[in-house]
Parts: sequence; structure tokens; C-alpha cells
Amino acid sequence: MQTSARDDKPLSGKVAVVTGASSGIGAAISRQLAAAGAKVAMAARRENLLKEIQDEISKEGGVALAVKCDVMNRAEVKELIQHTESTLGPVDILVNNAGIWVIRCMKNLHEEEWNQQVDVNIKGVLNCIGAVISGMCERKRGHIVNMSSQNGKTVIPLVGIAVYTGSKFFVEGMSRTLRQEVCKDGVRVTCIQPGEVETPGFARYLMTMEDEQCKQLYTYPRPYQILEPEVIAQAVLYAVTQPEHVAVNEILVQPREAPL
Ligand SMILES: NC(=O)C1=CN([C@@H]2O[C@H](COP(=O)(O)OP(=O)(O)OC[C@H]3O[C@@H](n4cnc5c(N)ncnc54)[C@H](OP(=O)(O)O)[C@@H]3O)[C@@H](O)[C@H]2O)C=CC1
Ligand SMILES: N[C@@H](C=O)C(=O)O
Repeated sequence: MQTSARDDKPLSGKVAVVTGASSGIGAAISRQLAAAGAKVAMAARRENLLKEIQDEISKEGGVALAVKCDVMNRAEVKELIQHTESTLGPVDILVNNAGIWVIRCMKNLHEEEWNQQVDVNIKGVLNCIGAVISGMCERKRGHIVNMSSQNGKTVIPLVGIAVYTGSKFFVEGMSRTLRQEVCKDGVRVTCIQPGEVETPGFARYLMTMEDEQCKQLYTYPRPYQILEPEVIAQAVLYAVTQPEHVAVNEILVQPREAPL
């Protein structure tokens, strides 16, 4: 039988869900997984931005689905997965990319922002895993990619990101234990640990710092070349295109001039 060009791609026949797909790293991941043949459900709150990226992917011959979803809302996450599975098929790959970080010293008590970072970076990740993990284990295959950070690997000597760092340490610890739980069920769990990446989020958080202590330490633009979102997308693509018996568990990617 004649196979189409799409059938020969490394992710042909796979269904991926990418959260935080309306911007930055998540948008780059969506583009690269679609280009590799996956059918990609892109989730975020800004549906207009998702649809723009969906159009781009479609014009390139890819398959993408824009789904408005707030990962903090478990019902919306369940609906995201149900809609994806009824439209594209069972979820093979979940990329938990949605995340926020606020650069504020804790002594200044921006407690609502603390809660927001916990709600997105921790509870949002758990909501998404909770929506896919049973199905993946039943099907004896699946891949969960959690967007951690260099700040999930170690404490960077930067003030103002204590809560963010804690949220990514959670991602790392949870991922390592989940990996042990599901490795015999054919499910892989990968943590991606980017250093500084030039994205709208990165710029926004650095340009809205209020604490003088943070401003002195964390200047923007950065004094060295930082990463492009596509570099992180390539790391994700590498992890999810390995043979089923191969687990790429952690990928740390940093600017050459800013190693841990
Ligand atoms: N840029 C960097 O230097 C680094 C980033 N990271 C991590 O990479 C990930 C992406 O960051 P980056 O691309 O830089 O940031 P951006 O701010 O550019 O993108 C963040 C994405 O997350 C989405 N998002 C935020 N809150 C929610 C929510 N409640 N529900 C659904 N989606 C949400 C946003 O979509 P919308 O607002 O439309 O909902 C957006 O698509 C984050 O997890 C971050 O911690 C890790 C290390 C370094
Ligand atoms: N910029 C921070 C966001 O995640 C980081 O370098 O980790």
C-alpha cells in the first residue's frame, strides 16, 4: 500500500497534548511535534493565539487542535483530554509545559502570586497527569514530558524565585517516583530542565520585577546568549522519538555561558 509522506515521520500515528501551547516553548514544541507527524492538541487559555498556531501548522501540512483550557481547572483538563481522544484518538504523549514564574522576594509577601505558581506549576501538572495516566497504563504505552527547569535541578543563586524553584523541585520529585510506578506499564516520564530561554514569559517576568534586590541580580537582556524555544522543543522531540524500551529521563539544556 502506498504510504503518504506523513506516514513515514517519526511520530506518525501518535497523538500529543501540549499545555501552554499559545506561547514560547509550548508553541515551539507543538510545531515540532506536528512537523514530526504527531496530531497535536494545543491547550492554553488564549484561544486566539492557539488558533493562529493551529493555522500555521495546518499550512505546513500538520494536524493540530486548538483547545481552550485552564490547567488549574480539573474539569477543563478532563474535557481537554476527552475532546482530544474523541477527535484525534488516544493520547500517546502529554507535554506538561504550562507554567508561570514570578520574580518576587518572599519577604514582600506576594502571597497570591505564590498560590498562582503552585496552582499552575504543581496542581496544573497533576490535573493533566490525572487525566491521562490511567488510559496510558491500560494501553501499556504513553509518554509524560514534564517541563521542569534548571531551577528544578539545583538552587540557582538568584533571589526572588523561591516559590518557583520549589514548584519545579516538586515536578522533579514527583516525576522520579511516578517513573518508578509506571515503567512496567509501558509509560515513560521525562523531565526537561531548561536554562534561560528567550520567550514572552521570560521577558515579561524580568521586565516586571519590583524588588531592587532582584533587579540588581537579574538584569534583562541577559549578559550572554540565552536559548531559543526551538532548542527546548528539539529536546522534547528527541525524548519522545526514542524506541519504546529507551527512556530519556532528564534533559538539562542551558546557555553555554551559564552552566549550573
Ligand atoms: N523561559 C525560560 O527561561 C524557562 C521556562 N521554563 C518553563 O517552560 C514553560 C514555558 O515557559 P515559557 O514558554 O518561557 O513561558 P510563556 O509565558 O511564554 O508561556 C507560558 C505558557 O503557559 C500557558 N499558561 C500559563 N498559565 C496557564 C494556565 N493556567 N492554563 C493553561 N496554560 C497556561 C500560557 O498560555 P495562556 O496564558 O494562553 O493560558 C503560555 O502558553 C514553563 O513551565 C516554565 O516554567 C523553564 C526554564 C526556563
Ligand atoms: N527563567 C527561569 C524560568 O524558568 C529559569 O531560568 O528557570
